[in-house]
Amino acid sequence: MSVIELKDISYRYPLEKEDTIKNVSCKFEAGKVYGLIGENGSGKTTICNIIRGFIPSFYKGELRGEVLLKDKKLEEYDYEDLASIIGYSFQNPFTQISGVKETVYEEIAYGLENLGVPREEIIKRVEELLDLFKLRELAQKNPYELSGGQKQRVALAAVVALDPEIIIMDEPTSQLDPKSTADIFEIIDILKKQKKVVILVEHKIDLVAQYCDSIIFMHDGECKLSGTAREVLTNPKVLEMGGQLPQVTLYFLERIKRGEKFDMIPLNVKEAYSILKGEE
Ligand SMILES: Nc1ncnc2c1ncn2[C@@H]1O[C@H](COP(=O)(O)OP(=O)(O)OP(=O)(O)O)[C@@H](O)[C@H]1O
Repeated sequence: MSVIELKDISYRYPLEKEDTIKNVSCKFEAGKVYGLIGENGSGKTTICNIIRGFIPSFYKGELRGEVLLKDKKLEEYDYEDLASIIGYSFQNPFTQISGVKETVYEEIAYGLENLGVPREEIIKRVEELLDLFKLRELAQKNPYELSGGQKQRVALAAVVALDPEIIIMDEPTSQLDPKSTADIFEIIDILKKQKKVVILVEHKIDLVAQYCDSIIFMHDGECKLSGTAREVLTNPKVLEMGGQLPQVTLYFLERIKRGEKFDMIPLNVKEAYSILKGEE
């Protein structure tokens, strides 16, 4: 059963003459990681804002179609309930830091305090998250004195702290080095095992191929392709529409174009290696 479903969604920003989102339908199930991909301006963040209810609460404009959250229309939820069900880590972590807390520890605890969670429970949860997000050494630092990448990890930890069923991450690794990026993807894997719905906007396509179960490929406001990672990320149409495919997949598609045949098109180095080993 889908936790959240978009049914024929179209959206036009205020004062715009054309729809930015055009007839998008898709479903999201628990325990799966969804990669929302597509070139700059294709509508990924706008879709996230619709799922989270920021559109039409903050951004007005014209929204058509239906968003169902657990079979109930999104607009029937009150705003606080929605905030506890859907966590959103923004593209820019600077906008996510509360600005009212003086340490990383307090920042992660902030949302839990607002929800009235008992003190012992808050301490337990924050302690776990400091380890999970490798933030222990920064616990007593001011969030504003952190690097962009450190802020990004704190912002995401604060979202995960609230234990939402759906977690939207808009480019959570944009400011992270390769090691911290790998750490975030490990956390995404843990969230998946906890049966969350993870919706990930990400340009690092090799990692998307490795970690996402399903892909939604956006182009010019439309969902042009959707399906399993293998179905979408081995489809050359993605390239024709300005999208990206994993490096190893491109290499094999090139060989197929030259007339070679393979039982499977690989999505990652491990799969490519096993195919190439068979050729020896
Ligand atoms: N507040 C707004 N008012 C009018 N148009 C907007 C607004 N916000 C975004 N847009 C436009 O909507 C389109 C989709 O933007 P969106 O941010 O959803 O794309 P995206 O796929 O997330 O891009 P990126 O990969 O660069 O983050 C773009 O053409 C953008 O200029």
